[in-house]
Amino acid sequence: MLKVGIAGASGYGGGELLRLLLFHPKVQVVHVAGENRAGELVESVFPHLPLSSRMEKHPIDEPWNDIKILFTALPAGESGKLARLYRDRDVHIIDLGPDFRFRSHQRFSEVYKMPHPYPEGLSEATYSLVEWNRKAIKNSRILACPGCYPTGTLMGLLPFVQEGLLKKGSQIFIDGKSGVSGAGRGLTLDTHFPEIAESMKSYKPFSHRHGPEMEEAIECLAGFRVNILFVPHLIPVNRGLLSSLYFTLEKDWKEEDVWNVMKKYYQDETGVYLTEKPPSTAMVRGTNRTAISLRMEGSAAFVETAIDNLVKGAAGQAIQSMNVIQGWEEMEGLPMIGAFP
Ligand SMILES: NC(=O)C1=CN([C@@H]2O[C@H](COP(=O)(O)OP(=O)(O)OC[C@H]3O[C@@H](n4cnc5c(N)ncnc54)[C@H](OP(=O)(O)O)[C@@H]3O)[C@@H](O)[C@H]2O)C=CC1
Ligand SMILES: CC(=O)N[C@@H](CCC(=O)OP(=O)(O)O)C(=O)O
Repeated sequence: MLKVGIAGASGYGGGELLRLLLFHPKVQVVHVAGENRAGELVESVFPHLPLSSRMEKHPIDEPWNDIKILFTALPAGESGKLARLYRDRDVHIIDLGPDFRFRSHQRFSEVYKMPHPYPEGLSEATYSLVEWNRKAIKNSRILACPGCYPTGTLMGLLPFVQEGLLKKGSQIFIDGKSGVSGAGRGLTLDTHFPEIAESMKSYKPFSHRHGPEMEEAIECLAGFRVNILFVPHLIPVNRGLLSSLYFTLEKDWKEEDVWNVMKKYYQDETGVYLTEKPPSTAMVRGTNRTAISLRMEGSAAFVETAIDNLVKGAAGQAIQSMNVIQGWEEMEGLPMIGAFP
């Protein structure tokens, strides 16, 4: 069994990772750590996880010696500190947070308004959107799982970028809609039940940190510069993320031909569900799948994707990355069929 540890296991991302890893046939979770909740029983931190062990403290000074993979699900700037601690060890770091998603520490600092915690580590890191970056993932020590909004967007957009179909210089409008668990477990007024139930709203239009992340990822993965205009929304569901992408192609296309482009990239991907029906968060809830649909009108494209922000958008993608590193079946231990209603 492969021994792994989870830092940030008391949060939504880390908690989902723990739940999924408990089902993984080849993995043993030997360390589960929190910050303020260190010392508490796991079953009191998570009512759905009946484990009588206690949350540990994060290994800030002394690395855990018995693991081969450290998963980090921490606020920006914290994972880098742990990655630094493990710099001379034969241990992979799989980060659900943003510390290693940009190629340069300057860009990270501009976007996150803080110094990078471990700039030297960036040269060992790979952006871990698995369907698009398997080869590089296999040879990297640090894996940066994409943000949940970038995952939904990139899965829908990259086939068009890669095929060179986008109208040069055109703008790409991304309308992202996230369930409230995307904001983490910390208490805030904006995510308080009476504030969010039966209501929807946008936030940070054109200024959310995932806009630059999407642009840089497209440049890295497909070699093109694009102009993303991203507007996120909070919607009153616990989990789920719907991304609606609007953009213009270089010429008019028949819808059938564009479907063929999608199939070229995705028909052999077990994690991608190409659907003529509009994707919904219910289609993918609890699974590591990405549902994708499209509509064309002349040169105008409307592409829509749905993911579970905590699975394909976070913990599931981290496990998929681990499976690639280990040379295991890519979806080993990952749920592909969800619960409904
Ligand atoms: N939620 C989501 O859908 C997604 C989240 N992510 C990213 O994953 C990471 C974790 O997010 P999420 O699980 O939602 O967040 P949560 O707020 O739910 O959990 C944060 C975790 O980090 C710990 N923590 C908080 N502050 C510190 C600190 N100063 N030092 C060390 N540990 C700390 C918390 O411990 P304790 O509670 O014990 O204090 C908790 O375990 C973030 O970077 C987030 O952006 C990425 C994709 C999707
Ligand atoms: C609904 C909601 O608040 N979502 C979060 C994004 C979650 C995520 O993926 O953020 P990271 O890039 O930090 O990993 C937000 O908008 O800040």
